[in-house]
Amino acid sequence: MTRKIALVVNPTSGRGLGARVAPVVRRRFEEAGITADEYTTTCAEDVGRISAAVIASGADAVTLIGGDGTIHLGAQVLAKSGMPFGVIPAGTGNDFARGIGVPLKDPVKAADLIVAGNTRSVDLAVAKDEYITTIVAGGFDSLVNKRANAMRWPKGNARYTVATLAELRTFKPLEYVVTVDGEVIETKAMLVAVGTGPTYGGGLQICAGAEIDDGLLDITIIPPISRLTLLQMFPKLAKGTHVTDPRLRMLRGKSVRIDSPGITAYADGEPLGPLPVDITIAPGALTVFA
Ligand SMILES: Nc1ncnc2c1ncn2[C@@H]1O[C@H](COP(=O)(O)OP(=O)(O)OP(=O)(O)O)[C@@H](O)[C@H]1O
Repeated sequence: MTRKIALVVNPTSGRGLGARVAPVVRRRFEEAGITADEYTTTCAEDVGRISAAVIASGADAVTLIGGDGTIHLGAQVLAKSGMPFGVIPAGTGNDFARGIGVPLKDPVKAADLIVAGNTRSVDLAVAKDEYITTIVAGGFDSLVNKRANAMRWPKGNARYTVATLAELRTFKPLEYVVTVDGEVIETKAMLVAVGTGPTYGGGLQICAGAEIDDGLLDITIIPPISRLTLLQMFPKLAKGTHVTDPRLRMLRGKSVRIDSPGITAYADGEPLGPLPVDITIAPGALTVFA
């Protein structure tokens, strides 16, 4: 029987990459004998609305073309639906796609994973009644995220570098209360990040070693360090070599509360809300082609 896969395209992802990639993916599906119904979103709300309609339509699977923001919106509806879900990376960060091993720069290879049809279940974090597909940031990193989101220039990941340098000028370590499975940690820190996968910000391995299907949240606490040391840590984050720094605290657990006065948490690159935030895990909540 012919497979039917709905293609949900955010044409604005990656400054128009979503729109450019869609015909390539559609062609690849059609070559493989798959019926591909294409839906182009016109606003953020469309992603969930169309995904819900696809589930109700009896399609075999859905494929989202977009970045982490698009995946976040789709996951709210697709989680626990059992509908297999393919990702074609078209954003600037693409950390969810990176975490499940989807090729980031080759949409045909990414489509081939969906054509091959092998699926796996991956965990999602849950916070403030939302599913989170990558990482909750609460601290220096959320301030950088806020600043970067407000900037129009430069493009791509360079925005995060500029925002990091700007934020570093005035940043001071924050007072935290972090609770992991009931154990209370009171500490000063630069940031506390919690997630299911290893990366955010386009490949920064803040939770290096996190496994997306182990049923656990990974927690990283970066203690007070000098501005220079924090700056020096960034290239190491990209490679994951920062984990050798003994000052870092890396923990695992099933439930986490992060609290620090005056800080807004960011999740999947978008504001989640003010701390405190309680984070739990939904094991195997998403079925993905990978
Ligand atoms: N037509 C649209 N359809 C869907 N979302 C849209 C649309 N226009 C704007 N958006 C907004 O675009 C946001 C960004 O999309 P997305 O995250 O996929 O791309 P990106 O920001 O380029 O990539 P990344 O998050 O990986 O850096 C979404 O969270 C959504 O709020």
